Amino acid sequence: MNSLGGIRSWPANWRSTTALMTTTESVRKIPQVLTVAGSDSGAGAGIQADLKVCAARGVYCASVITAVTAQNTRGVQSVHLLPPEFVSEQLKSVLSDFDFDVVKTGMLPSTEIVEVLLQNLSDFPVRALVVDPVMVSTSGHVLAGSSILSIFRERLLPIADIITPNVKEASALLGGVRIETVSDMRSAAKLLHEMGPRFVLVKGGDLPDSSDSVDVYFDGKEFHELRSPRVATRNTHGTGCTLASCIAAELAKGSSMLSAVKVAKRFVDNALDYSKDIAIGSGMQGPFDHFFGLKKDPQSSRCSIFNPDDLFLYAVTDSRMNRKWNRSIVDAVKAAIEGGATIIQLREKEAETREFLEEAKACVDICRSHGVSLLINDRIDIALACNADGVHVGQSDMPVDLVRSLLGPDKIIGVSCKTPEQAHQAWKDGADYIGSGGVFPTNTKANNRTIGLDGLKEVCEASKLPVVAIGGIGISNADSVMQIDAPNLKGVAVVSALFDQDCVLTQAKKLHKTLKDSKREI
Ligand SMILES: Cc1ncc(COP(=O)(O)OP(=O)(O)O)c(N)n1
Ligand SMILES: Cc1ncsc1CCOP(=O)(O)O
Ligand SMILES: [Mg+2]
Repeated sequence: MNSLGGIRSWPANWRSTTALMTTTESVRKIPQVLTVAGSDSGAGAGIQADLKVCAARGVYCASVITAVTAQNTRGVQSVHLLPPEFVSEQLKSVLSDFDFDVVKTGMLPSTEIVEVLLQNLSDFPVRALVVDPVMVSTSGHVLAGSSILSIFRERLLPIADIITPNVKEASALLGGVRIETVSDMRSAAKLLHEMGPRFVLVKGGDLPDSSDSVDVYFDGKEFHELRSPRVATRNTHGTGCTLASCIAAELAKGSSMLSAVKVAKRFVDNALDYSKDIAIGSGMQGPFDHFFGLKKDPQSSRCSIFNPDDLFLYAVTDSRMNRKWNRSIVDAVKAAIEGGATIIQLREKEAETREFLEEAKACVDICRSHGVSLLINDRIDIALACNADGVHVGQSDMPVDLVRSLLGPDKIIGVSCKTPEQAHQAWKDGADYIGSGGVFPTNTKANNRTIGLDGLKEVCEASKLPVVAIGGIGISNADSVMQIDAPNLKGVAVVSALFDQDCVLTQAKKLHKTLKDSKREI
């Protein structure tokens, strides 16, 4: 297993051969997923959701249908199982023809259907298997009874690369154990891992009493709690299928498992947020729009791609430090991401344009494959040329409203602010977040006034935008920053604490842990 959590026979930087391969006849192949699941006539979940997710993520998806449901936003009216022999016919048909990177399973409603799936997977081995153990619909309809539990436990889970149960499904697979807290989810993930899957993701969306939606990921050694603010919407039908097929799509493109899971969680959060007000159907559980990424928010003409929680551990590179430690920007960025950086900024003050552009392009590729946004400091031209996710500018750089008009509505723009007035202006000009500091004295930026924790708090209180603190922050004082009691302070941005260090990976991991611990205390 590689340090990023690579799967089965995939090396750390495995990329789908089909994604990159060009034959002598210049035939372009694209990553391919096969979904084996049930049809949802309302098209919010099941096969229909899987097809939409893969299309939205740029991956081809074939479909083998196990059951047809009569279903709408009010619930499931009836279910018709396809004969196992016919499920097998479909499986043979596509598995013998296509070169699938990943198979994803959803509704497997009978033992016989699981049997034919297992037989076909043994006849036609695939690179990875994502198992979403669908048992009950969002509306409460049983889609696979308890009779399938033993074949799931004994034969399907052991060959899965990842399983993605919600708390009810995890409980059923574990014989009815109670799962009511995040700590229970961790214990459940561990027990499920003992059944054989390489990775386990227990989804906590149904957990009561939490303003965050928390999923627990376990790789056999380490736990990761993946948190995101709960989106208040009735349009949640199909979130489980969407998450699992997005994981499958990202794996097919060559992501490591943890990155695929993070991208998928963010995809679901963004889709929910974008679709929170749409009205399709008259029932309690509406579908959401998987193609939000192709559209603009009609009100602000902005696309909802920026997640303020990504400011949690903001890694800002520095060419001088990289030179000092004899590492390339690309290696520095990779290590920071592996250590837990949640957003990257390339701040290369002395780089030549041509060289910087090449390095920025390589960093864009790395960041995309890990689902981490990449911003460029000061240089709008470089950001445009490498198609970065956005830019960070200061008070003496290009004005934010002009940056917005050059970059368009979809890019992330951050702006440095030391005062409440600047924070107000940043919001008016269309920035997405504020970088505020220097909080503490620093040698990294010369002639930079220190505003202290009080100055930071003043900016946070005045700001309608999320804020990231910067300046002299490291493992020893990050906690004091996060404790200032400002809900819109989302994280810390650091340069020397990560990059003026012997091992970027170790420092990033330590700082990430410090931030996580301090968040728990708040
Ligand atoms: C996240 C973040 N916050 C603040 C800054 C500082 O930007 P600026 O004031 O433009 O100074 P330079 O970085 O350009 O020297 C930042 N880069 N990132
Ligand atoms: C770019 C910048 N803007 C305000 S302080 C600062 C430097 C932060 O560097 P460090 O994290 O090494 O103190
Ligand atoms: Mg600047």
